[in-house]
Amino acid sequence: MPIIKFFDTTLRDGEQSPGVNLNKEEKLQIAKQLERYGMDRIEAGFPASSKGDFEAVQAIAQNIKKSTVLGLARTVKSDIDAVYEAVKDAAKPAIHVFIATSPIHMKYKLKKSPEEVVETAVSMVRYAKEKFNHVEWSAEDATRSDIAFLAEIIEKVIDAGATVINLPDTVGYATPEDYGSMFRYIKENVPNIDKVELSCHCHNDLGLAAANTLSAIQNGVTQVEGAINGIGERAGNVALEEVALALHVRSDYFPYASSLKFDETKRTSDLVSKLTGMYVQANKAIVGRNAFSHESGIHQDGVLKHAETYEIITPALVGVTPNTLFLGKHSGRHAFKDKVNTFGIELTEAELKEAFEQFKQLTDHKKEVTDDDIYAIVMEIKTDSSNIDKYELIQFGVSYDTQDTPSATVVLKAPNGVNVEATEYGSGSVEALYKTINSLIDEEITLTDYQLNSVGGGKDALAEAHVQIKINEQINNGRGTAQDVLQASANALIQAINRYYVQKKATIKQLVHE
Ligand SMILES: CC(=O)SCCNC(=O)CCNC(=O)[C@H](O)C(C)(C)COP(=O)(O)OP(=O)(O)OC[C@H]1O[C@@H](n2cnc3c(N)ncnc32)[C@H](O)[C@@H]1OP(=O)(O)O
Ligand SMILES: CC(C)C(=O)C(=O)O
Ligand SMILES: [Mg+2]
Repeated sequence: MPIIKFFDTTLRDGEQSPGVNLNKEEKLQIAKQLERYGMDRIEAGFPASSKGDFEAVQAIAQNIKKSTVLGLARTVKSDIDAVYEAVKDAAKPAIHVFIATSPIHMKYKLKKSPEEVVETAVSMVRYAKEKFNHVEWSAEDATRSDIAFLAEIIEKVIDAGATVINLPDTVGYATPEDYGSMFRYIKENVPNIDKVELSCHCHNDLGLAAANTLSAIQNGVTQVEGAINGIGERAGNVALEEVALALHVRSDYFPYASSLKFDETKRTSDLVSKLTGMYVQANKAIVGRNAFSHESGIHQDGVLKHAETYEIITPALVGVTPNTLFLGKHSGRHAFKDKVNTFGIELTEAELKEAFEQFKQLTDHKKEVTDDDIYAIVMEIKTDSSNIDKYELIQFGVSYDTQDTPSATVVLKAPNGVNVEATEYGSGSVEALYKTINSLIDEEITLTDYQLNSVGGGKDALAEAHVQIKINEQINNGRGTAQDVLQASANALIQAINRYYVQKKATIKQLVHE
């Protein structure tokens, strides 16, 4: 069976989702999970965009062994050099170079004539080829480009050394029929097309990303680009898990194989959702909370009699399995470590100790600690970048009375080791708490997003808060998990504040260096 290669851009295009801002450790954890999922290619970031992204791509390149690791570059020498420096230690390093080919992008954005765009693309692919065997070239906004011009530039970049040609539907404008026919035309009209792999990259502005991707596959594409949970710029990229399952479930129609391990689907989706703060809608295909639930009597009756009456995908196929082993108050270190190992997350001894202590504290309040609870604890420890001096929450109290204005008193340990305390009022408990915490730090915080979710089931489920804050125009995310919603909210805000200070410190260091 022909193979379809899966190219994941969660860490690049996915991270371009408004408000998503992953730190190095978070990107690395996602990359490791993508590798476990069987992803052929991982686009780790855009190294020229920032020092932080450069370092994240570099860390991924140094740690990922099975998947190809790529970085994105404009057709600019310094971008290509940055990708090379970031991924050169990878087991399978590669570069992705792009330039727009549509009249509107060439004229208004690039301010280049079509001839100049051809010249730039060819010379920069040639330059990239001096450093990489694997050179992917993308014609940004391919679907609004003149098709004859597209054929001409593709032939030339192939001659210059490109090994993969990607034709993105950058603004999600295509329909399945015209996206498929674009690839058919290119296959029939570019004489050297057989020397390269053809790739598709669909955005979901009209909700057609999955249909367009499948149409591209039927018209000769052998690489699919997309992001987990469909995150990405504007309405997002195609959700790779949807394409993978469509190919698998409808193999009668799409006779293609892939290297993805379907039973890692749910775990990958959960990790991306938690770390990006982009929660998955309940009715989302494949990974939504309701994707395998049956509500109405007739459906439930059918499923009880024969699951296939209403289920075309078994939950187990995508890694949705009931919790079998519950850990609780009487569980020890070994069982805990065993459980953490099943997540595929490596913890240092110190991290394991901290995670175990938090787990034990939780068992005092919660009868059954679920896999989701433990996963939340472990991920919070693993991705807390701040092994720097930081703000620490020592104690807080909130007073809420329907007849009175809510107030909060908070004690924080400041980075200089001194405890500071304040009391403030707000229109609700969370506002009072957040105003008090803000009064204890030097900067003005604007809360731009606040979300609260429950992790795991039951009335004693953990609360998970996700916040996005703005300090001095810099956006930072924070996550907090706790038994209590206010504790989770406070933890999330303090994590975001600490991340701001980590970045501020890094910028100051960089400036001193320069
Ligand atoms: C379709 C996509 O998803 S493309 C990827 C989008 N991702 C990102 O932009 C995230 C990372 N980007 C960044 O951090 C910044 O935009 C940087 C570092 C790349 C560039 O920053 P700046 O130098 O400040 O430029 P700015 O972003 O304002 O403008 C982009 C410039 O790149 C040019 N440009 C855009 N695409 C390309 C390209 N493929 N090749 C060459 N130049 C390009 C634009 O014409 C513009 O040039 P100009 O300054 O001469 O007008
Ligand atoms: C950089 C390119 C491939 C892109 O993301 C797009 O065109 O959507
Ligand atoms: Mg894109």
